Amino acid sequence: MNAVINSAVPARCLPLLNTIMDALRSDGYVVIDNALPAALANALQQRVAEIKRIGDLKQAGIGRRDDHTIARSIRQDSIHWLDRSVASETGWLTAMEHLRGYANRELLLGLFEYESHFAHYPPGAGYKKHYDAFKGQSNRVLSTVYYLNENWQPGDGGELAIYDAEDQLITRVQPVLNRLVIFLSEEFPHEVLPAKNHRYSIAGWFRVNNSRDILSLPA
Ligand SMILES: O=C(O)CCC(=O)C(=O)O
Ligand SMILES: [Fe+2]
Repeated sequence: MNAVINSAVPARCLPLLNTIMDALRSDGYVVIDNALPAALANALQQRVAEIKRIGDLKQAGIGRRDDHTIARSIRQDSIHWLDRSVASETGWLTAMEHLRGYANRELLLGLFEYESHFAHYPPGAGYKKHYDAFKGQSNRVLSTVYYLNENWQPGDGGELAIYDAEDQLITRVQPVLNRLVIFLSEEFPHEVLPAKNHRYSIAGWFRVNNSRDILSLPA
């Protein structure tokens, strides 16, 4: 058992977590500004800059049936998966662990694990409209996107456009530093509009455990 993973949610986080739960219950999505302590936001921003500098970002794919050319026509970002090897990434994953525990307690989502990657969209890059999960076909339940761009200007493009199930635009979100977007993965088509500046983020997904292996274990 890992003491960090099982640590209790700090009391100072409860008002924000309750706001998130209320919004997910009523709207299925939420946009939160100043989501993390400024020191952690800055550390994550420096971390992605370092990863970029050392060339540790790789072209992103589009899942299991990955075709390189098709993937590049859909999304043009480069990614780096987070782990607990450095303090900033541990800080992020611990915050998401608190969110997971709280969402399970309050919304009974049965979220089992979380995966996330840094993403870099160079000028001109975007991500065409997609769902993060299709009903019954994926174990991704709740999506998160967290932005790492200081001084992002309205003219810089790169908004996250979120649509409803009838394809009506709900909102356009500027990817500004320390802003967190959370939405139900199966409910909202969304796209990243072409960025005109270098755009950095952390995209992540909470999964349920729908492995059938458990059913075949001997009693
Ligand atoms: O960066 C964003 O705003 C969204 C990214 C996204 O939709 C994804 O990685 O699936
Ligand atoms: Fe997405």
